[in-house]
Amino acid sequence: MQVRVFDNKDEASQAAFEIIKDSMANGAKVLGLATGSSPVALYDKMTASDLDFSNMTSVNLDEYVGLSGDNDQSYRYFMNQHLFNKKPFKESFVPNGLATDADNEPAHYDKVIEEHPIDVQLLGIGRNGHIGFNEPGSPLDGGTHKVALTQSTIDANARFFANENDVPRFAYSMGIGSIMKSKKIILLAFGENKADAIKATVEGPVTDHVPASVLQNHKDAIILVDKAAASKLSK
Ligand SMILES: N[C@@H]1[C@@H](O)[C@H](O)[C@@H](COP(=O)(O)O)O[C@@H]1O
Repeated sequence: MQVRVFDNKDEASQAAFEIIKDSMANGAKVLGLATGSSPVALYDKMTASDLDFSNMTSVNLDEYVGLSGDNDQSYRYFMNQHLFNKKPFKESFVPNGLATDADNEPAHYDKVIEEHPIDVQLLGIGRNGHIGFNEPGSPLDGGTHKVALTQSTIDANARFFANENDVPRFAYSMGIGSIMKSKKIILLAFGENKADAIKATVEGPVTDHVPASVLQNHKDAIILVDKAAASKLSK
């Protein structure tokens, strides 16, 4: 696991952009994408660039159960707004929050991932160390699953909804096992409220209590953080 500390979010996002650009120049065809505020500056750089994504496939990490892609709080809507409407990909997969056969959606999404092996997976991190929606206690080798969100995650995401009761209680998430199969992983974290999660991820034991700590076992995981998120690291 490589950790790089930057003065600010913009510089870290630029570094992430360069890694994606180089990977594409070296043949990467599938990007694993994330939602949340952390990747937004990177998506702005991607849309402002002259990079062509029309031969690229994207596979997103997660989606709220019960929200349609038209709902402005769904992750499909987020991705359309921040990236796909401006830079269309050849194909873009996001779990289907309205899957009619809800029991089958995880298996269906695992097939999508299997058929489109991820070259570069982008991650944010929750304050409790979750990646995608793999909350603490998720199996470190699992596939796509339906997740009951923790109160900490519901609270953190409530700011995006009119009131807390509107925050979905369940999500579909790519599993940690699938994330770990990506050739390269970039995790972005900014701000002091991520400092504890980053310390546990980088310096703590590999444990399902801190899902992101499993990245210590990945051959090519790069953690890009600003000074605030790095502030609790011992060196
Ligand atoms: N499912 C998403 C995660 O993929 C994301 O990493 C996390 C942090 O979001 P932010 O980047 O806004 O801090 O939020 C949500 O829980």
